[in-house]
Amino acid sequence: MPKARVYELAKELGVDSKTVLEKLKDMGEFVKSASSTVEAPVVRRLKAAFPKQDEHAGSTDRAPAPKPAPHKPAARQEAPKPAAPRPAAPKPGQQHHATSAKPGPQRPRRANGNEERPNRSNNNRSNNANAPRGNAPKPGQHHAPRPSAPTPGPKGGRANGNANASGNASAHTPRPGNNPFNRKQGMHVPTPGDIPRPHPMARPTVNNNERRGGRPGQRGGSNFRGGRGGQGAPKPGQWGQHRQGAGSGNNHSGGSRFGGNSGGFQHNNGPSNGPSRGGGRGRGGAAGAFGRQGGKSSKARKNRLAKRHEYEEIKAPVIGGVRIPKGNGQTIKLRQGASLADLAEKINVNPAALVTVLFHLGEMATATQSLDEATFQILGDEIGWNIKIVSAEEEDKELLQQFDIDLEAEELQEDEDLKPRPPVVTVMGHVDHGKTRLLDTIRKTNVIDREAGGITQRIGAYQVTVDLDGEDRKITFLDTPGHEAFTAMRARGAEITDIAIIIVAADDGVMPQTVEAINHAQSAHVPIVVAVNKIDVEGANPDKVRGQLTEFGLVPEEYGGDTMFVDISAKYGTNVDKLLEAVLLTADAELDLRANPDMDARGATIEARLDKGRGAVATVLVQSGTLHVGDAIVAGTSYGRVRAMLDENGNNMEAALPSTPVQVLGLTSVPTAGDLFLVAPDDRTARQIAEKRQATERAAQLAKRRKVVSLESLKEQFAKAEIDMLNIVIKGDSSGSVEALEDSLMKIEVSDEVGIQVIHRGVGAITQNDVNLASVDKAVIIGFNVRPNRQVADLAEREGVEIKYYSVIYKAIEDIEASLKGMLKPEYEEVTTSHSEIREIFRSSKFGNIAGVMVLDGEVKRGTKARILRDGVATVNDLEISSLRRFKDDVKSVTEGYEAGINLGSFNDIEIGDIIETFEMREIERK
Ligand SMILES: Nc1nc2c(ncn2[C@@H]2O[C@H](COP(=O)(O)OP(=O)(O)OP(=O)(O)O)[C@@H](O)[C@H]2O)c(=O)[nH]1
Repeated sequence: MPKARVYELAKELGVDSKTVLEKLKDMGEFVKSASSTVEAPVVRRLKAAFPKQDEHAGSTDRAPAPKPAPHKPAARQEAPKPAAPRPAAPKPGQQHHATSAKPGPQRPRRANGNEERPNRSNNNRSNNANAPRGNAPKPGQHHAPRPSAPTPGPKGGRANGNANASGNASAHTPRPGNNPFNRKQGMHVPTPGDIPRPHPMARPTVNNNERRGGRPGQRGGSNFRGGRGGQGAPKPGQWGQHRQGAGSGNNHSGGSRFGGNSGGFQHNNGPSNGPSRGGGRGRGGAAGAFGRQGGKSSKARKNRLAKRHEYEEIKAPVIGGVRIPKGNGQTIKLRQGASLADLAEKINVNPAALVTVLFHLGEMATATQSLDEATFQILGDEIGWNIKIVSAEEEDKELLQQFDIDLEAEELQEDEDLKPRPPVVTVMGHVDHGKTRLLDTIRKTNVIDREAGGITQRIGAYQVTVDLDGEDRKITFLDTPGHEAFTAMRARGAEITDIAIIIVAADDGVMPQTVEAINHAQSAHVPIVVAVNKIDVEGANPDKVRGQLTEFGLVPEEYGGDTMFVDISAKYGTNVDKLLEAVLLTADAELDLRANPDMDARGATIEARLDKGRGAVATVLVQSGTLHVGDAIVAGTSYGRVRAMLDENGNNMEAALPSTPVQVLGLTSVPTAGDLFLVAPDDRTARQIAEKRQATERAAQLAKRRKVVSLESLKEQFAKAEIDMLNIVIKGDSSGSVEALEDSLMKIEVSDEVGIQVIHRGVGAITQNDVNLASVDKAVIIGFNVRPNRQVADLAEREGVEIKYYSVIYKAIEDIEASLKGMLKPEYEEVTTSHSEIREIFRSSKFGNIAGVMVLDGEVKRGTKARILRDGVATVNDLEISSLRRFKDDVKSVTEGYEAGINLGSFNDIEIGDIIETFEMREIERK
């Protein structure tokens, strides 16, 4: 099958290549240019993402097949097998095949072109995990022959690709006509077998099917399919018959055939397999697909299929007016930001049906809207699936596994590879108890001792050397004191602190933040050393501190506990050396601080900022392995190559061992503090990991932004729509300033009617993306010590996006607060402008009643609002002075003391003695 090229697809979809490339990027696919080729499964997903064209696409898409029109028949034809009563049978077989192919030792991934990467990765995965694949057989299925999946030869698999169609799968011969990826066409037809079909691309499927992958080299699609087919087989409720057929066909072909010939064969004829059955049949079927001579008359088969389909439809429960095949409680994993369309694809139902069901459950969402886990769970309960949203960490682990990086496996290092590493220490404690002073003292002492004359710079962490029993030992200090930083790091998954120094001022004792700090350290299971500070101050009472801390489980050694307390004066450096010793002793006693320095470095980002001259500068802490200049690294969504490394004294380093903090130059963007970093095998892998993460992050952000509106809360939501939101994009020169600014902005409270929403924040110059985002979401961009370049500034002007620049946080806050006030809807108050007494009533056939009045006070103006007061009671309120006359002349206004003729439009119910009160609504200034 020729692979489609991006520009061809674009043409087909009626959009330009750029749009397609962007879409592909969003889908996590790496496609270089418009002339790059795209794998079939990706094509399918892409088309799904451009709904309109779908139909056509389907047909054009190498589908000589029967076209959409007669869906069902088409489907049937393609997938004759399924017809077989035992749908289960065939599938499994196929799956195996697929499997078999996979096991292949080779790293398919490498072999393939880029575009295929995703598939590949999956495949890979699958490779690694043949076994798992076995699991694949989801719920309903019978996977029979699993084991048989003989074909080992990966190559074979790959080689065959489609060619081999013949395999057992023959039935589903992968010929283009039967293209399984065309599922659009036959989609409506329910098929028993394939419920949990894995996403054609790499996506993981139900129950860890992730493993299932296709093989890299080969048509990813087919492979999958196969897998899928296998799985879902037996499920009755299922829709989409073709699926089955198709998938299997392909699969096999690729997988089994060559690779393990014997195996492959076996399959085919082989008794063992379901496939076998499928095989025989299948063959016929395949043939049928080409010519029509299959086994039984295709008419009969069609009939059966149609009946079965009908039966399944009838059997499927009706929810909210649509029939949805029920799951059996199987688990489906969706990634964060997934939509109903993603779920629909996995369980093989029409997304529109899911929209209806959800609506029936009281939630409104479009098919492509990202939903949160709770919504999916409610929906899953209703339709019989256990839907799990994969956490960001899990997802990231899976992502890394696609690139052959298994962090969990790395943790299980051989004992002999592990070498001691210095402890990493964080200083925490109450405000003003001396955290900063202590860190400064320790650093200075060390600099004076070891690097006389050296200029230290704050890079977020530093190392000191301590002489313990004649041995030089190092300690790494994180230079951002306070438990906020500690927790922020932990929140991002960076558990980097080995020991916490809790500092308590002896003249102040235990304070609220001391307790918080202790709690944080204890909940992270980090051993504590207590520094009782300011012992030089008069009134200092270190014993009191000891007593207080016993309440928190920190019992001093001298009282028989196991916590080391050291009385210090950070100001004068008293006993600071003892404190350092205590840290080392505690580490030795309680921790096994060892790491393997002979591997690719892994660690966490401690601080990062944009430097005008040097670009992104990140301080990272190596936790295991050794970081070298020239390494390709990824930190969160940033990647690059280590161009240079500097220590806290500005010295160049070539290599950084475990527990060493080091400033890294060479990242292409600024990571966020707490982002884990790792060394990738090569630049390309680093970039791809980062790009995949970016795509995931975008999806997650979108998910957050688009909240589902539930029917119950609809009214509330509408009401809320009256709340004006000031959308803000914050860009700053360091992650610290961006966070600080965001925090401060979020604290601004002007009124219940207006609010602030930070829709994007980041470190670095203001980019085109920022402007685009701001333009779509009508946001204001705040540049904190950063500016856009000319083009971006021009774009902002063209798009009418306001960019405000600040270098002082409070200025930004003042301005935003003022803008918020400006956003408040104007408040009005009623101001009475005049009273006129009706003294006479003139009746005019043309104008109705005209009141002859005397203006008692104020000024009557034409066009103003009026009401009638009768005996002091307002009878009618919403009148208007429609005409005003002085004698015969129309006038604009008449003032107090004059007579006038007033006509109140169609209102004629006036009496002599009534008072006409006029009033205006005036805007009140907000304070
Ligand atoms: N006399 C005396 N003063 C100290 C000592 N340690 C710190 N100080 C003083 O206490 C004040 C607060 O110290 P910092 O180091 O800023 O305290 P901190 O805990 O970092 O405070 P925050 O950063 O606000 O949380 C400063 O004026 C220090 O000079 C000490 O051992 N003795």
